[in-house]
Amino acid sequence: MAARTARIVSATGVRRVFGSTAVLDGIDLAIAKGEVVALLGASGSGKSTLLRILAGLDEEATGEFTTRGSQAVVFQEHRLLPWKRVADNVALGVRGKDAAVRAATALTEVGLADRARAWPAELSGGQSQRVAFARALVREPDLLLLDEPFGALDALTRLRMQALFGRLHAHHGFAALLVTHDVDEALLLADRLLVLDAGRIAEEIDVDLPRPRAVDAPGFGALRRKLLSLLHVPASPEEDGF
Ligand SMILES: Nc1ncnc2c1ncn2[C@@H]1O[C@H](COP(=O)(O)OP(=O)(O)OP(=O)(O)O)[C@@H](O)[C@H]1O
Repeated sequence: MAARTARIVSATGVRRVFGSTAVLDGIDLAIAKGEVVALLGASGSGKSTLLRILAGLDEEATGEFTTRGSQAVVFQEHRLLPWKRVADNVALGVRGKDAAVRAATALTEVGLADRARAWPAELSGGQSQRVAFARALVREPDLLLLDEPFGALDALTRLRMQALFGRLHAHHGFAALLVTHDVDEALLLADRLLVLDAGRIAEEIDVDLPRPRAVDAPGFGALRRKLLSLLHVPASPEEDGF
């Protein structure tokens, strides 16, 4: 029998209630080692709530969920400490004599070796988010939890960051849960897509497109249309009566 791929995330029957509303109501989820899973759904469908539960940031959730190995979280906002230089932000909380060397390596990987001595306030939004990725990478995570990590960036910077993410994943092989509103981003980066609706995982789609992916590659458009329709979004402005 073939060996089963190791699971980094296992969740069964996860439920989270706010007041009298069950925002998550019976979530079953497994993420394999090295797998990139994108989590989509309408605003308020509970994407961030699920990510926070897996990150161990929500003690009120019920159900069974375990994550294996080390993990790191990247949020939409960089969350760097303004009174620490870039390299010190990356090395923060990293133990051992080689913390500074590891931080320098991570900064090189995200293309910011020359900004190690800068203060966060001196960086652009895209650079700050690169530092946030370096700070995550330096922990050598088995699991990256990403809550709209490119959501606040301009379109061109977002494309560059998506490419960077692809390179980092190819090099490090972490598993990732990527919360995103961007259908193209999900299709470019993920192995599998989950659509949250009414407290449950309503749809699951395997993305069997070869890598490296491109929005104009064969098969991309069909998957894009399918996903937009699952999200109840018109594929073109004409369909919405514009
Ligand atoms: N701490 C909280 N207290 C009360 N309600 C909350 C809390 N956190 C989230 N909620 C509610 O839970 C629902 C899901 O929120 P969540 O942030 O997980 O959605 P989301 O899918 O990530 O949304 P978005 O795409 O807009 O970021 C929302 O209705 C929100 O108002």
